Amino acid sequence: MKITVVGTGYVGLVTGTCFAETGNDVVCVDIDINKVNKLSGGQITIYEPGLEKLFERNLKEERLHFTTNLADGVKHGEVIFLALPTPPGEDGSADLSYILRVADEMGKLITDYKVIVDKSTVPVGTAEKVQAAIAQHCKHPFDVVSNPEFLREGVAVDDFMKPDRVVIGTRSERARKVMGDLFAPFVRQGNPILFMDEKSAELTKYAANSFLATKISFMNEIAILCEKLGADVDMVRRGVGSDDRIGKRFLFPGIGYGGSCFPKDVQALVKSSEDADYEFKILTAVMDVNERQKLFLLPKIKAWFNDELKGKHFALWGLAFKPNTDDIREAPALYMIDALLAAGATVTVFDPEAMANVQRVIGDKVTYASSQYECLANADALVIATEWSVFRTPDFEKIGASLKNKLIFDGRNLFDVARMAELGFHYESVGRAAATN
Ligand SMILES: NC(=O)c1ccc[n+]([C@@H]2O[C@H](COP(=O)([O-])OP(=O)(O)OC[C@H]3O[C@@H](n4cnc5c(N)ncnc54)[C@H](O)[C@@H]3O)[C@@H](O)[C@H]2O)c1
Ligand SMILES: O=c1ccn([C@@H]2O[C@H](COP(=O)(O)OP(=O)(O)O[C@H]3O[C@H](CO)[C@@H](O)[C@H](O)[C@H]3O)[C@@H](O)[C@H]2O)c(=O)[nH]1
Repeated sequence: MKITVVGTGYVGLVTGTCFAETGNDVVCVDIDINKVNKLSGGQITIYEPGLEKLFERNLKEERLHFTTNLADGVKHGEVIFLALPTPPGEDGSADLSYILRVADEMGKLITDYKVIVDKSTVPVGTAEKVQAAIAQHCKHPFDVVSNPEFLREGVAVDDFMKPDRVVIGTRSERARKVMGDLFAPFVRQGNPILFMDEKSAELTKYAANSFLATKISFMNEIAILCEKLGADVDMVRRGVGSDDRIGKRFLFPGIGYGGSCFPKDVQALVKSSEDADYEFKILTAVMDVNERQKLFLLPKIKAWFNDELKGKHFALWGLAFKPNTDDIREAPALYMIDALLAAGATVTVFDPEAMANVQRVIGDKVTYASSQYECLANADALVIATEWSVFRTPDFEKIGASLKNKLIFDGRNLFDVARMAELGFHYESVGRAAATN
């Protein structure tokens, strides 16, 4: 099938590449000429395990093309996916200007039947708005479909190729048939295509992300209670997650959820609720808990140093908002860095993939180490903000020898508390007793 993807960011690039991989002829359109030049020249623009190989193969076999020209994209695609940004506007609602601007332009370019697909995360009612924006200029037949994307960064290829479910919101029989055929190779037995109306599809995406964020904030509050009452959150998590009705996943406490999706999507659903004259109380609490959680380690650090962080130096491992990505959008590590700097401390950081992105944002406010061990030199303590697997089994002797104090504040519960005590570390984590040396 001839596919066009407008927006070649995270979602667009994964979508375009995976559709090419399943034999479709794909054109990706982006407004960013640098990105298009890089991609056309074979240089991938995001770090995503497994994507590069597919990208290179499909580029070489000429099933994947990149352009800045929307007219070419519209002419090419029988199905046109919109994978455009929907950042939070000033009031927290999703900013639809990127999508509506493109819809408006597309209306002038459509000359035969097209299926236009909202892949971006968009509030209920957006499909109608896109329909209206296109129809203003277009007299040809077209359908607007909502097809929210559920991929997770770091495992995006797998999520796209083997989705738990594909949600397709359309009331048009013609569009339903096109979308059903297109997604047939991706759905396995038991992991269905769920057809529904556009509004239900749009709300499904926000409900899914908000529910997952709720699980995390809930466990972060349980972790706080564990510390206050002397329980161990690892045990509680296992005990709770073994109940099939609850499930084991997304129950890991830490220093809060980040990324380009949960923070903005929870906020946008709260705003949509307000606009519908409803106060979504649970989600307001989920956001409050997450804000507090990002700085969960700070009071512990301050207490250790008797409230005096001026002149102290910290090593910080992990900058990406989660492992296996170079994405630093809303990364808890950045909040931690700001707080340490504001308290007068200095910070050296290390991350396997996200250093360049951080350098672009905060420049020389921190020092960048070339390895996780170099990062430790002269530091008063190590702070861990992201659970990269290379941090899980480190050389503790090296850590102990490099740090000024055998002192670790771990925001992702990477190590066993009893083992850390045996190794002679003072070790503080989330929802568990401290190991003392
Ligand atoms: N990142 C994720 O993991 C993820 C997962 C599921 C859904 N989503 C949703 O998908 C949407 C896109 O997210 P993303 O992370 O891929 O965004 P992104 O910011 O990484 O990429 C957006 C791309 O759109 C391009 N763009 C902007 N205006 C354009 C225009 N007028 N014409 C063509 N291209 C234009 C930008 O240059 C950029 O390359 C958002 O709504 C997001 O909430 C994201
Ligand atoms: O038990 C957990 C699980 C996750 N997190 C944090 O939650 C955030 C989000 O993680 P994850 O959901 O794995 O990453 P995303 O790539 O942002 O993916 C989410 O957001 C995407 C964009 O909407 C959706 O497509 C995905 O289904 C949804 O999982 C990260 O900061 C994680 O550290 C926790 O703190 N505890």
